[in-house]
Amino acid sequence: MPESSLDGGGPVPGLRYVADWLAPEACASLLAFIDAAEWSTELRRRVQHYGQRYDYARRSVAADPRDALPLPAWAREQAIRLVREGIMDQEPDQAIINEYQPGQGISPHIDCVPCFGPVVAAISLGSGCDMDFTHPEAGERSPVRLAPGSLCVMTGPARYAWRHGIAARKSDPGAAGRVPRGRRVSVTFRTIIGASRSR
Ligand SMILES: O=C(O)CCC(=O)C(=O)O
Ligand SMILES: [Fe+2]
Repeated sequence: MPESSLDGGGPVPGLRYVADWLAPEACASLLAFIDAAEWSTELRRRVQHYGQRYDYARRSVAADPRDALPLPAWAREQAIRLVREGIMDQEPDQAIINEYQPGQGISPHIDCVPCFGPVVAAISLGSGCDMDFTHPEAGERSPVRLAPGSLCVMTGPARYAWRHGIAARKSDPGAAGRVPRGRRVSVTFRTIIGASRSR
């Protein structure tokens, strides 16, 4: 597995970045599977939920298992690989796919603590973007460039103390000027915590 510059001593403890988790051909193939499925337009950005649906209004996992779509085969394959490569201890049983057109983002947040387990892993497809990590108490801010094909893993403080978000803008700062964003699709894997299952 390709190792990352952010392992260990990076600015955000518990954040692990794996460049080239997927080769460009694999990214294209996943995007084709994703686009062949139905998108939900319940939010400003389009989303797909597999495994128990996350209810954004109630900030909880939807209790009715009839709402749950099974993880598609391509996602299960990634879920199994996350365990095989030691990223997650338990096979993730929930995936949320987010689509960001240039100018779209996601507000800074911490993923629901009582709903989801200690590791959240996100694959980036299509365009890259900067994800901003902010520490609510220390006021620190650390932008992390998420390249297409990369895997971003949040554990420990990166999962529970720092917020993560994506600014709603059309370009990100780069070494040689602004880097325009294209359409980005992320696939985030989580495990549902048992207690929230039965609610
Ligand atoms: O788009 C991403 O990489 C992250 C999405 C996210 O933070 C979430 O779905 O909770
Ligand atoms: Fe998140």
